[in-house]
Amino acid sequence: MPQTQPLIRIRGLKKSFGDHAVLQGVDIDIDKGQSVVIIGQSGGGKSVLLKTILGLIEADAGSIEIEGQDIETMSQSQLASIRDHIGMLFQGGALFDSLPVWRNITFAITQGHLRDTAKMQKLASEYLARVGLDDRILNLRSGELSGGMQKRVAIARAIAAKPEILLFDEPTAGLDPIRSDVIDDLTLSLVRDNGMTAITITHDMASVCKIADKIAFLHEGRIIWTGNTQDLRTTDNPYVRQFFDRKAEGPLH
Ligand SMILES: Nc1ncnc2c1ncn2[C@@H]1O[C@H](COP(=O)(O)OP(=O)(O)OP(=O)(O)O)[C@@H](O)[C@H]1O
Repeated sequence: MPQTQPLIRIRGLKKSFGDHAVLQGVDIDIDKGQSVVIIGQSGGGKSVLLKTILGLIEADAGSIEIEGQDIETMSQSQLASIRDHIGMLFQGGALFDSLPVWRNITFAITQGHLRDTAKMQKLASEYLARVGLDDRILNLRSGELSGGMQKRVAIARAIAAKPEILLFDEPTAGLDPIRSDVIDDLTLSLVRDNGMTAITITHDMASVCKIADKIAFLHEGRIIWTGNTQDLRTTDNPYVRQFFDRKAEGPLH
C-alpha cells in the first residue's frame, strides 16, 4: 500500500516564551478531510500550537509541513496563499467591533472593502443560518451581541471564505448545550460534506465524542496520546483517563 502524505505533518515543534517552554517537541499528522481534536490542560499550549500552524507565532525548532512542503521554505506569497485556505476561530472571537455583523462575516471575501452590499448581506444571512442565528442581527455591532452570539458570528466568519482547513479554538465555550450541538453538527458537516479538514481545541467532552476522528492529548508540551473516540472511552492512559473522567485526583494537577 502506498503511504499517503498527511495534509499537515508536524515534527519536533518547540516554542518557549522566555524560560517558559510551552511546546517541547510536538509531533502530529493531520490527514485531509479529518476532524482532529486537541485536548489537554488549560495553559498547556493548545492555542500556541494552532497559532504556530497559522504562522502567527514562529516556532523555535521543529517543522510544519503542509502538503509535503515545510512552511519555513515557503515564499511570502506561498505562505499568504496557504493562509487564504485556512479559516481560524480565535478564542475570544476577535470580531471588528466597528463593523456590522454582515461585514465581519464577509470581511475576507471582500478583503475588507465595502462592495456588493446586497449580495454580501444575503451571503452573511446564509452563514448566520448555518450557525443558528437570525438575520435580524446583520446590522448590529459585536458590542450589541451576547458572548455566545459573538462566538457564532466569529464561526460564521471563519467558514464564509470556504477555507480548506479550519482551526477552531474552543468553538463551543460559553454556548449552551443545544447551541453547542448546532456548532458540532456544523463542524461535522463541513468535514463530511465539504471535505474540509478541521483542527478543534475544546474542553467539551461531548463535542470531542461527537466530532473527532482523531483526538490528540497535549501534555507538558508534547502529544502524549492519540486515538479515536472509542479509544478515549476505554484508554488506561492515566493522564487521559483522569482528564476524560473529570477527576481532581490523579497524575494531573
Ligand atoms: N505571546 C505570548 N507571550 C508569552 N506567553 C504566551 C504567549 N502566548 C501564549 N503564552 C503562554 O503559553 C502558555 C500556553 O498558552 P495557550 O493559550 O496555548 O494554552 P491553552 O492550552 O490554549 O490553554 P486554555 O485551554 O486555557 O485556552 C500560557 O502559559 C501562556 O501564558
